[in-house]
Amino acid sequence: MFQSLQDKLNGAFKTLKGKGKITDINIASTVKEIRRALMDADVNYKVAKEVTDKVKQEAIDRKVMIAVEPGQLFVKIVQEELTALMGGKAETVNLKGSPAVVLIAGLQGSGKTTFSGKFANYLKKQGKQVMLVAADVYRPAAITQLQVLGEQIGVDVYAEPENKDAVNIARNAVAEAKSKGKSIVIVDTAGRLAVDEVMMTEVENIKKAISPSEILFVVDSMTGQDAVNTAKAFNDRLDFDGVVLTKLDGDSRGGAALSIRAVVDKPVKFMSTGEKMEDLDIFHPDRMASRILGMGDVISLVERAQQAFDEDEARKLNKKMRENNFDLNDFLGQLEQIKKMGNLKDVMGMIPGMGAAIKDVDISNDSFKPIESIIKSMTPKERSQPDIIDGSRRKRIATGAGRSIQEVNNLLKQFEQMKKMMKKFNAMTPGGKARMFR
Ligand SMILES: Nc1nc2c(ncn2[C@@H]2O[C@H](COP(=O)(O)OP(=O)(O)OP(=O)(O)O)[C@@H](O)[C@H]2O)c(=O)[nH]1
Repeated sequence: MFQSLQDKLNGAFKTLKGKGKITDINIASTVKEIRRALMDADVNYKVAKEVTDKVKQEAIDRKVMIAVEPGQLFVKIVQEELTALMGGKAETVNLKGSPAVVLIAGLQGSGKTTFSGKFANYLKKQGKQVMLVAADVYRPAAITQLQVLGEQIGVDVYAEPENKDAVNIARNAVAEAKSKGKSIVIVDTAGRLAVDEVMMTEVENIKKAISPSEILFVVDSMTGQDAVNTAKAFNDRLDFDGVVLTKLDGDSRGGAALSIRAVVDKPVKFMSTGEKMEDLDIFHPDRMASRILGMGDVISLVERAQQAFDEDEARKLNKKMRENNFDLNDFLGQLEQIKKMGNLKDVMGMIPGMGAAIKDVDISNDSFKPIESIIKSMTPKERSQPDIIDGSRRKRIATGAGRSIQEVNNLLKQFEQMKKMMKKFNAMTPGGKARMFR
């Protein structure tokens, strides 16, 4: 996620890292490089200038120039400012009301229907009685799409395919939900290619008719500044409560995630990183800042693990990662589980340092096959102590797996890099487990 921004920021930090003494010239040139990296990531110029001015001032106030570890302190300041820029903390949705009504709006193709299904699935898993409402009266396929999703996750879908009055459908749906004792109603509305009067008026009228407790605006993060401008236009009319950023698994440059809060002054509440129902996360500004700075996001990784497999397995994973005992046996055992955790590249990107390692690798759930065959071709001892794998063992492993020795070397190198980053991350977080695995 945001690999090019990550690379440019790391490049900017290089001038400070490893230097015993730095000058205000070094700081100024690093801040300039960071501003350029943010603008290349399609961050709004004003926002990029504001955040880098704050970083510069903080660096002076906190005397980075005479710090023992100026590079680390500077990166910490950047992480804090990026976290603040994105809202500081995760924000919940307001689900008051019986039923609570959540209105989903956004442009065509932004991912509204998919998000509506994911959100319903997320709430159902919390034991809530959910109803989905197909209020897109222009695209019959949208009604069918929502019905298919409802079927897939076991959630009722309210639709009136013959009715062309979206406001009337929404009103009837809420009445139906009340009579069925549903606790939450999610209304999926029609999208348009661009902000247009008809769509805005329709969504405004639906809002007036059903008084939603939460209005979420869904925006495709890959559209960068356009996403920000569209969000602003919608917010001026709808005064929505939060933003859902979709398609973060694509090659989004990160501009929308970083700018939208500052420009629209509404929180990003969810982020979507794939097409599958489990590819949905609550948006945590601090974790997103860590991801952007290449530190991974182990907390979300463990939360995904806890969703994908049972508590006991997740506890074992926690312990092994915290005590740096995570070996290739564990890795092989987790590969299947990791696939269940959602979009693979996104999950791997949560592992500290792995983002850089896999940036040019085309990762899909099938990419595990070579890795699995190589690890399966090792002996249990080799998996638990990869250091014993010398040249002849590598040759045997490669032959047994039908892969090249280079692939065996790459896997061992990446696994070592991952363990180093885990160790560094453990050491960096005060209190270790408390910070990493809350
Ligand atoms: N890669 C990826 N694809 C996504 C994500 N969210 C949605 N999609 C895909 O984007 C396309 C559009 O998603 P929809 O949910 O139909 O979008 P919509 O806003 O409801 O579109 P309309 O109903 O036409 O207004 C579909 O192919 C989805 O599978 C995501 O986070 N990542």
